[in-house]
Amino acid sequence: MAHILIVEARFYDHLNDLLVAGARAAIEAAGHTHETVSVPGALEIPAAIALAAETDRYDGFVAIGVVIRGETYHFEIVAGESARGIMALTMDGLAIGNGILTVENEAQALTRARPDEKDKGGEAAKAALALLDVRERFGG
Ligand SMILES: Nc1c(NC[C@H](O)[C@H](O)[C@H](O)CO)[nH]c(=O)[nH]c1=O
Ligand SMILES: CC(=O)[C@@H](O)COP(=O)(O)O
Repeated sequence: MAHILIVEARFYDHLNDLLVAGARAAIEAAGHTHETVSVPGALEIPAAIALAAETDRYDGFVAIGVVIRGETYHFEIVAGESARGIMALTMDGLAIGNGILTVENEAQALTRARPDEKDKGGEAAKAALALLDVRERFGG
């Protein structure tokens, strides 16, 4: 049984509630356990995962967040750098599913956050579990 840490950037509470529910449901459906930690925004997710990984308490990680474009270039920074940080950790061997939505508006976020629609939270959890299977197969 795997133990998964969900690292959520609680920037939009109502959207995160949906994404985290989907991730938890996917982890539990696969027979694994989870716990959750919150950070202020998506830019803090990679650091939180790196810090948690040092404890060796977690087999995998799910990054959850919502980045909605505003008026400035900050969207590109938050969306791009959170993804880059997560990818760098994944390439270091961590099993991470990226469930950070990067969208133009709340409507796009809602349909992707809802577990009964696109369920991107559940999708990210399944991706992390899939990487655990890959690690087990190749002995990582
Ligand atoms: N605008 C959004 C942010 N911005 C905050 C950053 O992620 C970060 O917390 C801040 O720059 C301090 O380091 N974060 C989101 O998750 N979503 C957004 O839409
Ligand atoms: C993704 C963001 O950082 C964004 O929400 C910030 O909005 P703005 O670019 O209008 O400051």
